[in-house]
Amino acid sequence: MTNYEQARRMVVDHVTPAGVEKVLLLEAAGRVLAEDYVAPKDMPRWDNSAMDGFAVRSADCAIGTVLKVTDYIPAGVSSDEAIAPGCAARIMTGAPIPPGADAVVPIEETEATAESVKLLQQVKKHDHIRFKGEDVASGDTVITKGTLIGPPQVSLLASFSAVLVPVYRRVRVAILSTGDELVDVGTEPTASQIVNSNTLALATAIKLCGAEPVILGIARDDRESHRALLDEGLKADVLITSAGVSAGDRDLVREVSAELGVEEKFWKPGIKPGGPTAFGMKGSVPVFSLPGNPVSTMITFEEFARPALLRMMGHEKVFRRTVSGVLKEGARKKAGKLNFLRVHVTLENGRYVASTSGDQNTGILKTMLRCNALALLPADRTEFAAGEEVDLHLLDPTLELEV
Ligand SMILES: Nc1nc2c(c(=O)[nH]1)N[C@H]1C(S)=C(S)[C@@H](COP(=O)(O)OP(=O)(O)OC[C@H]3O[C@@H](n4cnc5c(N)ncnc54)[C@H](O)[C@@H]3O)O[C@H]1N2
Ligand code: MOO
Repeated sequence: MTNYEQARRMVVDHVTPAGVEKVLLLEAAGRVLAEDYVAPKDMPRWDNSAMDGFAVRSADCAIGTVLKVTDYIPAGVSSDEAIAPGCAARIMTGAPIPPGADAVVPIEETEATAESVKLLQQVKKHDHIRFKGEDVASGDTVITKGTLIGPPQVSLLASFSAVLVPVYRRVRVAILSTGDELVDVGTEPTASQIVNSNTLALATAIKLCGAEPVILGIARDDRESHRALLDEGLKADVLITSAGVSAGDRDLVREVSAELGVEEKFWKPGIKPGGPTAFGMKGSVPVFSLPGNPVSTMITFEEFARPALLRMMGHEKVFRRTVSGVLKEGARKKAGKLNFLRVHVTLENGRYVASTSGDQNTGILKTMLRCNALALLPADRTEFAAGEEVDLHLLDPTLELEV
């Protein structure tokens, strides 16, 4: 049996970014930059005023001096008229500094009329001037490949009029549910049937990663149906299946996948829920064969598939944050497997406190609803006391926010 940490590492080590595309700047939000961005120009492009006030020659400016106002330069206008000795130009924030001026005096530090301005405070050379290239110099690598694109990156790219941005492309993730007992959402199940909720749960998780779900439907418990749909799924960038991976006589996923050329890298990664999870590769296509219990499907997606999808879309940080927290209640488990305890975490006096989110039986879906983190109970341990420190995978990024 592969150990959980090895298995998780193995998954991300087997995948590489799926490709690059150019998208409109607004579409780049939340994507990962695929090439270094080199500034094509200086920013600012010219020396400009950081204040509404007066552009002056600092050598003229003793406290109490009265200067003649000879020009007016609002933002969006530039003036070629040099500031003569004893003169000043009224200037607004962002407007280019006129020739001859070497400082700006904020309006609050003056007494001004339409024609003149009296200086009330000391003025130093370069006061309140934003110099050409002081923010970004032409030729600087300002955003490196691999950066997640958020508002600051968009702001910078927009200020250079970068209309199209090279980003790693979204991956297409095929989802195949398996099982004769399944009916589609919207169909009333008979006594022995269940509704295929896993496909939509997986599609939701895939969308939330920024990837594109491709729904293949339901494979029935026969080889032909499995073969046809698995084969179709292998045309996507990633294939995820649900159910049919444990020891049942109808559990065909691993066998038929192998026949189609999927090379299995691990099965049973030493965890619970998610015991019979399998992972393999066909060429560059990772194949995640997840167990069918909805809780197991979601947790194994979270722990194995999500990091792989993010890596394939160029993300460098692919694992959820692991933090230390304390258990509110004691817990017990069998030795042998790492257990993911579904917990509800709160931040109390700067400490994460993890309380069970309900019945931990794998069949209990409701326990996922309040679950905002997974507590990792190590494989070799059996008893955990209330107050004991454990590792937590925070599933909810807002956990650290104040309310
Ligand atoms: N003899 C053994 N039996 C089982 C083992 C084992 O090691 N030896 N492992 C158990 C564990 S752990 C799990 S988890 C399950 C996983 O089995 P499968 O992945 O093969 O899935 P199924 O048995 O087909 O289904 C399990 C469960 O999930 C429901 N299900 C399946 N598909 C969906 C779907 N698309 N939407 C919603 N719910 C779904 C299904 O009805 C079953 O209740 O095996 C144990 N058995
Ligand atoms: O490991 Mo199974 O996934 O307990 O339910």
